[in-house]
Amino acid sequence: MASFTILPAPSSLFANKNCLILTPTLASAKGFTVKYSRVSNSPSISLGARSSIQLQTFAAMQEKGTSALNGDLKMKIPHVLTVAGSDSGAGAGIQADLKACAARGVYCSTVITAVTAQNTVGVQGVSNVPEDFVAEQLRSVLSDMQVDVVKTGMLPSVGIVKILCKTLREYPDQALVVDPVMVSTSGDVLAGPSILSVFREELLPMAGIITPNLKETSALLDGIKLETVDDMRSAARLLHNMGPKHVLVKGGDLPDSSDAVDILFDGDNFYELRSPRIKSRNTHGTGCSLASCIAAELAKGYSMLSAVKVAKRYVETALDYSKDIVIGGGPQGPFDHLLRLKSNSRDCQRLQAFNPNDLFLYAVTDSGMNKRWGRSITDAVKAAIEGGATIVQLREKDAETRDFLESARACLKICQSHGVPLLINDRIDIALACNADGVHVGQSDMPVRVARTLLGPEKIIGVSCKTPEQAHQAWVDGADYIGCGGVFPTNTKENNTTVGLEGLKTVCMASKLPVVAIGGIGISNARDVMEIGVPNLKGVAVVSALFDRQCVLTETRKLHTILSEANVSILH
Ligand SMILES: Cc1ncc(COP(=O)(O)OP(=O)(O)O)c(N)n1
Ligand SMILES: Cc1nc(C(=O)O)sc1CCOP(=O)(O)O
Ligand SMILES: [Mg+2]
Repeated sequence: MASFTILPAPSSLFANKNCLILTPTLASAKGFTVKYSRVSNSPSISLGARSSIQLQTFAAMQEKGTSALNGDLKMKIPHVLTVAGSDSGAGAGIQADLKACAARGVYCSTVITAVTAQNTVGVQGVSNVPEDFVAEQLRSVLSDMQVDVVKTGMLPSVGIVKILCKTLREYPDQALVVDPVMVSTSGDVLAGPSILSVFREELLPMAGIITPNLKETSALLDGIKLETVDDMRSAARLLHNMGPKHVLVKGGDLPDSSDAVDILFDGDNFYELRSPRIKSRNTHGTGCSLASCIAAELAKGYSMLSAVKVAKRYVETALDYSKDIVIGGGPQGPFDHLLRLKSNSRDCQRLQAFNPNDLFLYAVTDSGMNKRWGRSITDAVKAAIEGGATIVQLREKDAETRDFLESARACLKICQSHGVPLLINDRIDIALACNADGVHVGQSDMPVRVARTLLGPEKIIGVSCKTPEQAHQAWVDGADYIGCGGVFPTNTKENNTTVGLEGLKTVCMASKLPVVAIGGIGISNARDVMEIGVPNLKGVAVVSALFDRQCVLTETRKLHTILSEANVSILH
């Protein structure tokens, strides 16, 4: 089976000679196997028995690579079609979908099912679009434009749902995201109970994912009570039995929970996605925006789990950013989708959300040490990766900005070619300039919240924590992991207080985020660190044990072996 890589990730290409259009989503809908390669950061497509025209086109793409962009192969941007109602207040519905897709760098076409007169007080009126005209809009878009994902919102009548399902059967190539909208945030009914049976029988079985909130989940399951996370899991399983490939039950309204808990179920596994509950009046349109963002990420080629994680992070960040805006006088305000995030297409290149297991062997560079041993930073990073480092942080305290940026760019290339994330210590500007995978900040560096707003939802942010309180704040502020130390005394960082193995354990147990231990760790004590036996301690971060040595490769290999053995003994 041949394997081809689409360049440049995550865009897709098409050959206009024979109009074969390929995106990762479309390719998988057409029966190709799309592999998400950590190595190239690009989706690759395995071809089974396919027609020679298609094979030739893929071969042409492969041969021509990026240079083909200026020739007969053109860029196609990912495309979501939203089928939903218009909200005159523009917080939800079609308007939210357009903004969410724009914020995520995805084209969005629209089929309007109803026009609502709506503001921050509530819904004053609804006028359904005639069914025939919904059908006409659907045909116009689907017959001409290359849609990757169809996302549905307000479907106000049984007839409109039937027309949608019939049309989707005629154009079966897109993934389908169903947000089963029934009641607005203000409590107004947007689709009555008569819709339920056609949802269950026709629409849900076609969906790649459905995203009901608790009320919608209960309505779809004949009024079932949902009071706990376990109830949400059972409900997700029941909804999955109706046919959608994935179910995301959103627990934003769950009573007695300080976190917003969503349950994703894929038929085999449950994923509990938790984030701090953001207190804000401006939450109107959250559901529409989340579903649109999932659709947008799927259209770019993300896996379902990554799409859902990034979408949840995007909505959280936008809600947090918009807490203080005032639009309208009613109780439910809209939020700002186009928050000042840098969300151009360069930022959408990572096809995997942060993987905590990447913290396993965390190599932190030090320019002084590399100079002392007469090696360049790129050689140091290459050797560490070859020896088994699973994530790299550039901690170049004395480097000039221009030199740092140049080395960061070179190291990023090396890391990307090995599928290893690259983080920058302290310098958000350098991380932005080279489009690194993320940053690590300390308690007196740029606050995590500000870094998150600057970097966007998909970048990795780590923060140093010595206490349970700092660990809690890191979680509230939207960090991805914490670095806890100094575990042991170190010469690498001056005046660093040590927390010891007990302090590390206390912080790990208090932390909702994964933890990497740091400070004075090397081959003599790494095993002791990992054997504190706390599941969210994912690895060790080391500087001198790798870089203040003659051979970085040998030392990294030795540490990798010790960590792997410790991991095995912990698992048993
Ligand atoms: C993984 C990891 N953990 C902790 C630190 C320390 O960061 P900080 O406290 O900001 O100190 P400096 O490294 O900036 O001196 C880290 N770099 N990495
Ligand atoms: C960069 C850093 N941060 C620490 C913290 O306690 O947060 S300790 C530390 C230095 C780690 O270097 P080595 O592996 O050579 O001891
Ligand atoms: Mg720092």
